[in-house]
Amino acid sequence: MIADTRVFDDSFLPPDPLHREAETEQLLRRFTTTHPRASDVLISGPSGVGKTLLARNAVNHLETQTDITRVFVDSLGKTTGDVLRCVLEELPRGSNDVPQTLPTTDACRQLRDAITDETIIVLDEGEDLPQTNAISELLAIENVTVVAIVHDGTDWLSRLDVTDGHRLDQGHLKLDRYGVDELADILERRARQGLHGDPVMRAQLEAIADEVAGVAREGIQSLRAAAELAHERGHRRIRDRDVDDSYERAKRRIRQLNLQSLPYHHQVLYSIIHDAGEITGEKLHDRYEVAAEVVYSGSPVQPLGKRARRGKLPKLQAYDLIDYDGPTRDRLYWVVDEKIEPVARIGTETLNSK
Ligand SMILES: Nc1ncnc2c1ncn2[C@@H]1O[C@H](COP(=O)(O)OP(=O)(O)OP(=O)(O)O)[C@@H](O)[C@H]1O
Repeated sequence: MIADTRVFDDSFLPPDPLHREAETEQLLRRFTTTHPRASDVLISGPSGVGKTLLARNAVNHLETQTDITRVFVDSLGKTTGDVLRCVLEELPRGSNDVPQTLPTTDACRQLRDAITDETIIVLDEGEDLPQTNAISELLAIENVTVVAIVHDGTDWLSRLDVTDGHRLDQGHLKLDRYGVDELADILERRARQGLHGDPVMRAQLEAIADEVAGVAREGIQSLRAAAELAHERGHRRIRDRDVDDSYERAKRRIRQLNLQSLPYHHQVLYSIIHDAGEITGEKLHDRYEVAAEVVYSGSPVQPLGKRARRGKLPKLQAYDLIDYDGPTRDRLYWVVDEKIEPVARIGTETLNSK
C-alpha cells in the first residue's frame, strides 16, 4: 500500500508547504529587504507544525533569485563554540575541518573573516542552546541574517540580550497548529505522493487531523501507520479500524525518532536510567562516569563535564517516555511521587532544573 516511505519522513521536503503561503511570502520579503540588519527572523510555535519546513522552503526559494549563502545548524546539544564552529565548517569560504578544540574567540574571528557576502544562518532548536552568546555573536557579524527557530518565542526572547531580543522580535513569526481542513489537505497530498492508488477517504483524513489536534508530524505518521496496519491486515483500502489503531503506533515511532535525534551522551544517560528503572542521582553520575570511559575512550566526542550533570537529583524512576509532542525534544519525564513530572532536562546544562 505504501509506494514510497520517504514521503512520510520528517526530512521529506514538499516543494510548496500548503497553508503556509502567507508566512512564506512574509519570510521572503524580509530576506530580500535591502537593509540586511532588518531581516532577522524568529519562528516560533509548537512541535510538528512546520517551522523547520517553512524556513528551509523559504531559504531554498532564494537560491533561484540570488546568490545568498545559506547555512543550517541544529542547535540540539551544542555549545556556543559548537554552533560557531559548525557555521564555519558549512561556509563556502570556511574550513572543511574545524577542530573541536578551536577556541570560541578564534571561531568568531575566523567567521568574521570568512563571511564577506550576504549569509542566512538558520538555527533550528534554538532554545536548546544553553547560552545565547552564539546568537549575539552571529547577529554582530555584518552581512549575516539570523533565522532562529524555537517553540516558546516569548520565553526564549526573554533570555536574550535586550537589543538582540528586540531585533528578533521585530521579525517574529508565530506558527499555530493547523485547522482540521488544512491538515486534511496536507495529508491528502501526502497520501497521493506516498500511497498506491487512492486507499484513504477524505473523512478518514479529517478524523486523523482532528485526533492529532492539527499537528502535522503526528498526522503524517498516523497516516503512514494506518496504511501499514491496513497492509498487515490484508485490507485493500484503509479502514476506520486501521485509523483508530494508527495513533499509538505513530506516537511510538515519533518517540523513537526523538530519542534517536538526541545527542549521543544524552542517549547514554537516557539508557542508564531506562535500564535501571529507578536510580539515585549519585548512582546516575557514577554509572555515567563508567559508561563515558567505555564509550568515549579514544573517541573524538567528549563526555559531558560533571557540571553538566551535577545536582541534587531526586530518586529517579525512568518513565519510558521521551516527550513526543511537548515543547522540547530532549525533555525526559520521570515518575516522582506517583506523578509524572518533567523534572529533568537532559540538556547541556542541568539534570535537575525542576
Ligand atoms: N504545510 C505543510 N505542508 C506539508 N507538510 C508539512 C506542512 N507543515 C508541516 N509539514 C510536515 O510535518 C512534519 C513536521 O514539520 P517540521 O519538522 O517542519 O515541524 P517543526 O515545527 O519544525 O517541529 P519541531 O519543533 O518538533 O522541530 C514534516 O514532515 C513536515 O514536512
